[in-house]
Amino acid sequence: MRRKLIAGNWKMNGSLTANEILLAGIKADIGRPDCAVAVCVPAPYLAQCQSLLNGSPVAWGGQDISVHASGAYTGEVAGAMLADFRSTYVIVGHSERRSCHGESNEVVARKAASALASGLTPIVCVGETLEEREAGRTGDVVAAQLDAVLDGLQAEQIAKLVIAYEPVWAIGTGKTATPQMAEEVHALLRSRLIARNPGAAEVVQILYGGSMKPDNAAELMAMPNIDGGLIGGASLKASDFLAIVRAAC
Ligand SMILES: O=C[C@H](O)COP(=O)(O)O
Repeated sequence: MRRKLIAGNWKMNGSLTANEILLAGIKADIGRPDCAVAVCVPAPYLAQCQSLLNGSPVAWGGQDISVHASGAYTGEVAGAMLADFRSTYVIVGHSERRSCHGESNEVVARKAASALASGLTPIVCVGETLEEREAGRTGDVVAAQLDAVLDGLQAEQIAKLVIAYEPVWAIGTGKTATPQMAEEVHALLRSRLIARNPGAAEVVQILYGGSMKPDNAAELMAMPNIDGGLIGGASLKASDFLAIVRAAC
């Protein structure tokens, strides 16, 4: 039985004051959850998260990572820097990075490898656009996105991944994939993992992301291959985030 993971993706939101209030609200009521919980935050707030979350059940991490280890790469954040702040996770290949920053499957694969080399757990995002879904290409698109990452790894490294299926048309739109639609893609992703390393495929958490909210989280996470959520908007409100954590545990 895989342990569920609820990871908040704050995206480019927050301030020192707002984060302090949000994290205090989460810590006050989280108790001892029977699932893993994390927040992925803008890099400038990693130190604040380390200070406020250390010793709590909530892990933290970044939203992007450089393919480079160090050097003249203005604006980039290296894996070792995320690790310096005791980050556990880093999101790679979010659709907003793919579309706004032109990240290809190859770049995403290099970022996942970079994360693993720094001792971080990459949360690898895959997902189709509405146009791709309507053209019947969902399976091909997500398989190619996942396979590019798997191609760059040793079989034993696969167990260290987290995958997030995020249909682009469901992100921030209030439109959610039905549990059946999501499960169909999660099962396909699991089958790709099984083909590479059956043992690892059993333990890799495959999260759903895309307008997951307190009122739809339980039914999504009841599906056999949905192992948690990558939560955008609802992770910015302590009560909503905690309700989703409770739905998972
Ligand atoms: O990384 C999180 C996803 O993009 C989902 O965002 P959302 O929950 O605001 O739809």
